[in-house]
Amino acid sequence: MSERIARIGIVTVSDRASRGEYEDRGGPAILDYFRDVLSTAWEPVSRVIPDERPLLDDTLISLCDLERCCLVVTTGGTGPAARDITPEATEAICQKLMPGFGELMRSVSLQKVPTAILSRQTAGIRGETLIVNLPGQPRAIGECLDAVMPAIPYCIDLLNGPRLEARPERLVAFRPKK
Ligand SMILES: Nc1ncnc2c1ncn2[C@@H]1O[C@H](COP(=O)(O)OP(=O)(O)OP(=O)(O)O)[C@@H](O)[C@H]1O
Ligand SMILES: Nc1nc2c(c(=O)[nH]1)N[C@H]1C(S)=C(S)[C@@H](COP(=O)(O)O)O[C@H]1N2
Repeated sequence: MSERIARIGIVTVSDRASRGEYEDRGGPAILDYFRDVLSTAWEPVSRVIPDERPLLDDTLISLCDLERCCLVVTTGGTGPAARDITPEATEAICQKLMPGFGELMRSVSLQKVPTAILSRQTAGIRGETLIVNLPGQPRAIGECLDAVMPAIPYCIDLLNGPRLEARPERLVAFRPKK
């Protein structure tokens, strides 16, 4: 297990937010989520970019390989529209895909909104970094992260990352007994 402080990449993928046509609420919602849930020290590395490849590929690679984030969370660009390319970029730069994340997030989101099935959100591993896609709608962020967050600290342990602990009154980080 690494002693380094946890760095979490937060990537808003939105043409309009990146152009300043609306204020980005997705990135700040992810920031607030981890501030609320995590009890261990961590620091954010935030980016707001348009739905463009190879810019998204380069941003994800940089957060994994140069910024050494143990976790990168994206928001936006997971739908069916022509410019939605976040899952493709994630799959292209990861060595392993983690399809259970997308399956679970779609399943819980479906309890909230029938259009949850329009998100192709996925997750994957690049080196020692877990990348998780969230939909662009800011209210999706807490709904999706609450579903997958219990498994994320153990996943990061398995990637030799920093030990993440959660505030028990907020969330239980599940680690199987050895
Ligand atoms: N980063 C964001 N900040 C605030 N609201 C957002 C953000 N992303 C999406 N939304 C809201 O969710 C709605 C649905 O998201 P949609 O998929 O249309 O946007 P997007 O693909 O992220 O943005 P764009 O079309 O500009 O790339 C948007 O109309 C907007 O109201
Ligand atoms: N929890 C949750 N999931 C959701 C939504 C939502 O409002 N809440 N919106 C859906 C909609 S309408 C779309 S089009 C897809 C893709 O959104 P994105 O392209 O902004 O990533 O996410 C879906 N998943």
